[in-house]
Amino acid sequence: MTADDIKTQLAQVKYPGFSRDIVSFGLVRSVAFVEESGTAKVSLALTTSDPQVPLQIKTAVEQRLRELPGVRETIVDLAVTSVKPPAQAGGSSGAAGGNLAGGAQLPGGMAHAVAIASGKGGVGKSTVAVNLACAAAQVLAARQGRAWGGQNSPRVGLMDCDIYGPSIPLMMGLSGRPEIKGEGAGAMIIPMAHHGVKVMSMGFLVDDNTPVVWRGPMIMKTVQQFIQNVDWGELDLLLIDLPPGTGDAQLSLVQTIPLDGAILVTTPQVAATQVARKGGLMFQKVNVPLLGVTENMSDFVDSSGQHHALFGSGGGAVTAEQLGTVLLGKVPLLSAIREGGDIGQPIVVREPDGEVARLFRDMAEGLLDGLKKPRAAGNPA
Ligand SMILES: Nc1ncnc2c1ncn2[C@@H]1O[C@H](COP(=O)(O)OP(=O)(O)OP(=O)(O)O)[C@@H](O)[C@H]1O
Repeated sequence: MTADDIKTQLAQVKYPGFSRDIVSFGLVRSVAFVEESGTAKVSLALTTSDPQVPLQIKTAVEQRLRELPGVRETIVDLAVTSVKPPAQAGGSSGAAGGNLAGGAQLPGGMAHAVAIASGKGGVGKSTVAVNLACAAAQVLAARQGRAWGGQNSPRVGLMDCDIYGPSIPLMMGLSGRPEIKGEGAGAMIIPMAHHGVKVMSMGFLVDDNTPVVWRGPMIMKTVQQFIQNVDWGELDLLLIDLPPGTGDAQLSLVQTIPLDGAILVTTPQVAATQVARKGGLMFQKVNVPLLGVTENMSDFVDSSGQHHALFGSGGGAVTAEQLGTVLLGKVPLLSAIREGGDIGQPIVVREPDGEVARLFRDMAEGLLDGLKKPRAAGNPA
């Protein structure tokens, strides 16, 4: 019996309500086997708002360990950080550094953290994230009487957690590797900055040849490190671009950072809205409020001014209604939006006086104003 045998057995234990196991979620801190006494020792750490979850995990772990030949005794040490559900915590985190979640903390100086998610891949989540980040930077600069962009220290951050296909660096016109400050355990990564936004992405750290299988189990650690080991400085807002999907990454994130909420991106067609709803329900399950839905690729306007609903219509509004949240905005399908992403000049930056830039600034204003208000009673989350 080796520690690896025990780990393999622990990989059979699923996190309650998820298809992912506790090992790949990064909950296992240490394992050991004492041969003389047949004792399997396991130490786990997790953050949750649900008191049932640690009990369920402990019972499942003990059961699995007892199945191993040679195990006569089990010692399961569980370190639990208890997080209050946001609805009970009352209100937004506020710029003073207070937090929604009692256990997990935003780094000092970071006021709000909001995830951008989608159920389905390719719906334009990253495109919405970069444009919303740039728009929020413009709005905040105007409100605070600062010049936008340039070398002013940005007050908006964008964290790319799409470890499978990080596209944010390209879309933000950034390349190369970020600088590291300090040494050893205290070393901090300095986020790169462009268009008035600080950016951190797995794309800065791995190259295209890094196998995806290696990246999978990294999500939890990546998210933790992107929060703890990146020198974000003073931020009014951190936007977090999640990988597409409806479960594991979101849970990892919630384990690590007290989100103020999540924005769901969907296209108008039924296939995308169904999956977006699943994503929405996922956040509700882990007590992360849904701040709204953004419908992307809503309408294609041709050169004669005619509107074409290429991907159907109304899906964003339906998704928002079914999840008890609001439709934040509808972004048209425009080649200028794709081009802006491809050349690292988001349309909000490239055409700041255009209609799309105004739309994103409206969304950013709504988001920033919403984050100031105490959370509404009866929020579905
Ligand atoms: N409104 C739009 N108009 C035109 N092109 C768009 C629009 N939104 C996104 N795109 C293009 O669609 C493609 C996919 O967009 P994006 O990478 O943002 O999607 P995603 O949901 O983040 O994808 P993934 O799930 O792979 O992370 C990109 O080429 C992007 O430029």
